[in-house]
Amino acid sequence: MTMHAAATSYQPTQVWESERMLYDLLRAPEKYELFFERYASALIMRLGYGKEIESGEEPYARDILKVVHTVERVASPGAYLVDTFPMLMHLPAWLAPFKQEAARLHNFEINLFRELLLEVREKMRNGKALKCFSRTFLERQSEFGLSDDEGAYVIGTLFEAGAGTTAAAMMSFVLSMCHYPEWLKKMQKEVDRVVGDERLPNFGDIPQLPTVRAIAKETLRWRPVTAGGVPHELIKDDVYEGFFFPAGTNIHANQWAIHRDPELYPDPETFNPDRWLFPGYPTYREPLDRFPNLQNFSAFGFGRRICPGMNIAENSLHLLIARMAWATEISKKPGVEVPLYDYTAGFNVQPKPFVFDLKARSAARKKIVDIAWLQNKDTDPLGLAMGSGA
Ligand code: HEM
Repeated sequence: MTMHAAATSYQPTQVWESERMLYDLLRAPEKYELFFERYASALIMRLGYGKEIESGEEPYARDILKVVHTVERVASPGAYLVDTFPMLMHLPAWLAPFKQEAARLHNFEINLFRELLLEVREKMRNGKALKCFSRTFLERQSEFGLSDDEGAYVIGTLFEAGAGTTAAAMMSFVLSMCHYPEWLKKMQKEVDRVVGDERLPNFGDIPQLPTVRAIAKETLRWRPVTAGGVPHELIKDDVYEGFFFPAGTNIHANQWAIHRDPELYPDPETFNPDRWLFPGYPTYREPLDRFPNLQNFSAFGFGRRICPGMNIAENSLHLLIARMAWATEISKKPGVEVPLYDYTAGFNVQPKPFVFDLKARSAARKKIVDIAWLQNKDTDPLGLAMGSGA
């Protein structure tokens, strides 16, 4: 449901949500966090439940983001003493506040996921359920062999993994444009040459926009969202560079360090999309209409647990970045410093709120953004975009 071919079928929904995002962003740029988070969670709400998030302020949308941010906090390695001293797991719940907290959070989360799944089941009874992951799950539940709660979790987890991450990457993108304005200029030149000034960029343009793709990739290298990596537990003994690791060891693939390996990424602290665009850099690959891309990139983890939302995320980042380059001017506000590195701590990280300028590149482009949204908002592709294979 999240692999390449299926991900392509979600593109109309991404286009639609990106139009809403741009329209609102140009009106209230100071709410950029809300609009990035709304884009990412609304997309998953549509794919997962065939349901809409309109303002991002709806109670269920707030609950979803609450769950997302809770996971980012509690799953952070070392957030609880029990991470360091696993023997604390043997304490009874009344002596272990972390167990009580986990039970409370689990209840909140599973109730939300159950409710969302139940709503789809109800709509199916009335013949009103749109095509979505939940409907597919309920139609084929016996084939999948999963209980209601297991299914609810599989689908609900998409939020936890996909909403905060995509939004965080977009926040780091804006931060990088504030600090490296020459890259915004280069990207705008490329987008203008390929797209012209009379329409917004579309998915069909992406192969001709290597600088857009290089900036998306460099953003995830420079500021990996899952900076400490998701720990994987060894299922058998292993030896690495002479060190013995017994089965059961937790291994953290530290993305922050991997992305700063100077042999692979010369001058690693510098945001330099050229490392993906010019021969001579160890990470350069041809042809440029295919590379750089985000496939199998370390920012999405490793092995069989690699991010299954990678294709959806790749499409989102390419489209949003291309469209922002076409429509907006991003810069530091005169006299206001934008911290180069002031990030939240946790499992997933994002820049803490910062003040910057964002405005339309021209009145004509703003008008095109307005028309795109105002004309399309009533032809919502919800349900139509997902086809029968969702
Ligand atoms: C920029 C955006 C994203 C980034 C940086 C990202 C990164 C990651 C990383 C590092 C992992 C852990 C992989 C490992 O264990 O080695 C992961 C797992 C996961 N991601 Fe993403 N992700 C993004 C977007 C998404 C989206 C949009 C979705 C869903 C539509 C998604 C769904 C998932 C799921 C379900 C897992 C858990 C997979 C498992 O444990 O088997 N992610 N992601």
